[in-house]
Amino acid sequence: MAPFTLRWGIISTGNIATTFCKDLLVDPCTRNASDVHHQITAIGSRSVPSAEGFLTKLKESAIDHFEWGIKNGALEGCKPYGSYEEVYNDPNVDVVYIATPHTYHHRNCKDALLAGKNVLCEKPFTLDEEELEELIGIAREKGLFLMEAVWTRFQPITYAIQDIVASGKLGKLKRLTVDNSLDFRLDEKEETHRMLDPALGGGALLDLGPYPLVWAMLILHHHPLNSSRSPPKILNSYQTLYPRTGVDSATRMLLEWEGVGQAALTADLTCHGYMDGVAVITFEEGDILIVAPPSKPQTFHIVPHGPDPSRQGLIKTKTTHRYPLSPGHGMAYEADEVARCIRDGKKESERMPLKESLVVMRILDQVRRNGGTKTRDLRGTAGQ
Ligand SMILES: NC(=O)C1=CN([C@@H]2O[C@H](COP(=O)(O)OP(=O)(O)OC[C@H]3O[C@@H](n4cnc5c(N)ncnc54)[C@H](OP(=O)(O)O)[C@@H]3O)[C@@H](O)[C@H]2O)C=CC1
Ligand SMILES: O=C1OC[C@@H](O)[C@H](O)[C@H]1O
Repeated sequence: MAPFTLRWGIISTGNIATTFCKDLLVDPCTRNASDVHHQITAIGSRSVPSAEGFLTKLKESAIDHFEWGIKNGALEGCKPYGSYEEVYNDPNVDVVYIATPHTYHHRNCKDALLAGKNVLCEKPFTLDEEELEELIGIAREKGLFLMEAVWTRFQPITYAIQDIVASGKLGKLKRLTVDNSLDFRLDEKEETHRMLDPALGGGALLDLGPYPLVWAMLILHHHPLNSSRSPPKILNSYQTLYPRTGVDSATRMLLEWEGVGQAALTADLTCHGYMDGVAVITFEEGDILIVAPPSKPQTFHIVPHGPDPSRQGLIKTKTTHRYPLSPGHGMAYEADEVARCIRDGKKESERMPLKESLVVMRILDQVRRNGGTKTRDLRGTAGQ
């Protein structure tokens, strides 16, 4: 059977939009996805030159693994628009990918849905639960597909680690720690940078925080002992203020899934974390150490408890397990999921269901409101 081709409209011409589009140009067979193809039919920017420049750059990226898409028509007929609305109204667009700063996600998603388009939206989905509920309501009413672009969930390593957790072969799960720390050199950045500007949802929590939460959701929320998928309690949280703009330079949270375990999560823009163990899943018999970065790891280790044999569990020697990503940046797996869902008439993904985006959004809301930063009461476009 011929592969199903999904036609994408891209909203914004920034960093991650570029990376995502390049990944759409990679041959799906390189990741064993011969059933779906991707085509970019429209690019929307706030200015025509930016949209045109973006398209030109994509065409020029026809090297290595990106060449396949260009040779196979992935950019054929692609229209560069100087507004987002033209993308929403283009009949040759099946799904819109939103990659604007956080505070615009709600407005952009809402406009796309109201124009009758399916939507994949970057993290964090919106600025609060109410905004997300509204989008879910519109998508359901209009029978459209809607998903948060949590690309990590679709990478091969996540399934492998979840299988080990579910197998019980490492014994009882004791706790999880995840540290998404990235020295962003805040002092060298302009105050208008999206990571620093409170009006754009700046700060560590909203930008880096979704990744520790991905792992907490996959390991603890999805743990066999949480078969009812009950949300966690926030036991504690603390946000460190970056004085120059008042956003959080770091956020720490302690969450508990009752009867399953606790997760200590960090998002920090001021330093790098320990690369060989950005996430540590502690079990009775040994630990799983996930190697950085937490957004797209490709390796994990299973390690014994310390050198003292009397303290060790069943795991006596360290083993290393690799799950290499296919060529590209690793974002095509989520794009394939969107293509398959839309092809099959699904309105949401079972791997990234809307109810789990809501669980995460409520955590982000509460942590932000418990903290004292300038984004404490910030709303997205719903609040403007
Ligand atoms: N999944 C992932 O790995 C990643 C996800 N992200 C997420 O993607 C989103 C965008 O991040 P990133 O690509 O790094 O951001 P950039 O600043 O690089 O790009 C944002 C784009 O949004 C558009 N835009 C619309 N309004 C504004 C505004 N007021 N100020 C600035 N830009 C505006 C611009 O495009 P134009 O001028 O063409 O309209 C701009 O290029 C964020 O929400 C972030 O969380 C970011 C990085 C990685
Ligand atoms: O989603 C992301 O992942 C990688 C980080 O570098 C980036 O700031 C963030 O938005």
